[in-house]
Amino acid sequence: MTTLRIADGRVLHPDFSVTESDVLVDRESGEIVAVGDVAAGDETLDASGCLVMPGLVNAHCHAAMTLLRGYADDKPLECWLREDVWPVEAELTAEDVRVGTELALVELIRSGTTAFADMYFEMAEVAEAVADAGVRARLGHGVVGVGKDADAARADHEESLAFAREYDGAADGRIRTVYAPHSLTTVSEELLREYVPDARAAGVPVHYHANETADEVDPVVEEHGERPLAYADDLGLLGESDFLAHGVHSDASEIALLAERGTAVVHCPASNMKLASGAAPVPAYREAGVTVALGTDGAASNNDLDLFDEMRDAAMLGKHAAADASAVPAQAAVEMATAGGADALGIDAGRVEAGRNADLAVVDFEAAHLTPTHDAVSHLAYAARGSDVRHTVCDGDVLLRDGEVTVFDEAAVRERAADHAAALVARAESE
Ligand SMILES: N[C@@H](CCSC[C@H]1O[C@@H](n2cnc3c(=O)[nH]cnc32)[C@H](O)[C@@H]1O)C(=O)O
Ligand SMILES: [Zn+2]
Repeated sequence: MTTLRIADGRVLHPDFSVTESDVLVDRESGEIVAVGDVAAGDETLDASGCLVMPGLVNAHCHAAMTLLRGYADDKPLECWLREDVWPVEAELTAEDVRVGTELALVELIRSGTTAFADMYFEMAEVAEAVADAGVRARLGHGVVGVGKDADAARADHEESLAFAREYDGAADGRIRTVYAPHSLTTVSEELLREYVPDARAAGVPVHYHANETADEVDPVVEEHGERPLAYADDLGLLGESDFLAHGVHSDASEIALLAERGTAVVHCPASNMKLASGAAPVPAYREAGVTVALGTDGAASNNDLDLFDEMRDAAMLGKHAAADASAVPAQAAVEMATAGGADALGIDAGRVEAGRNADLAVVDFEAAHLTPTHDAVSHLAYAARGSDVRHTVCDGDVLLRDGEVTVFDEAAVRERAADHAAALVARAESE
């Protein structure tokens, strides 16, 4: 066993207590071996003045949308997708997706994120980038039926399933997959009825957008005569390992249904505020026992991939929407970004304890905006930023060391991404 000792820091434990502890990691198995006083390790990562916490989990993302960051803002979802995003995405090449995903990975690693769920195009490229980056991911090829003829729509579903089957377990198991129909309104009932059973047979969960805006609830009710998540249940889309993004406009019956089925919800507060989609009923989900995770959504509706922002936004939006300062407390925000995300994605992490995967973020608390430290959990939710992360460890490997990304040439990634983004937009605008 070759070990890594994360030394002399304070550790955030699964019960949210904080003590001075070392963390010993087995680099071969990628697991945490011990949390406490550890005499020595083969290698040491200095965590003095830092808090060692579970690596953050970004449970809903479109990573390569970093290329569209700041390209089109200040519109509601439907117009934004149809007028701006989809025309540019129609021009995306495999190489664009690779480069945009690498940029996203640099950003994720820099801000302490060790796992993410991605739904996009050209997912083989995303998988290659994830393999290089050393993080974990739940990847799925997003299926959109609108604007496609029957054959093209069918081919999109087939591609989603083919990717899911081929890549599940890739990169030494760091990559897991999903079948990813985009949403209940952008994919036809007929094809969902046909392909959901194939996903079940393949043993992959389903990841989709649901109840994001009020505008997508009414058409489902009109067409199918039931609430969107009752319709999803009829289609077999509320499995125990499935997770849906947003869940903003869910009513009490849908919340109860999710709790009963064990389907997780990924709350994306920044995206929901930016597109003015509404505020998800996070306290009601949590009270009902629904697993709630956090996601940034794509960088074009956020506009960054920093989960520290998401924790703060989740807490702030939750309080504001409920007119109750206790509605989403700091600990709930941190829990959603760590254990909640790991549970939603089916990853054995999200808690710093022996036997779990060694997916960790080491946050430097020696900063003016983190002084004094009355309560470390409060700081994580309200005052810390992704740029306070000093080291990021995933599967026992150090992906960020003393603020330097070890797995990519960051300057080269940024330059390639800027070039590809400019060329992509130029192609789309000359159409
Ligand atoms: N293969 C599909 C691609 C779907 S990927 C997932 C899609 O989700 C879109 N997207 C990004 N953010 C959101 C959101 O907040 N709600 C709904 N869709 C989004 C994104 O632009 C992308 O088109 C196709 O042929 O169109
Ligand atoms: Zn999305």
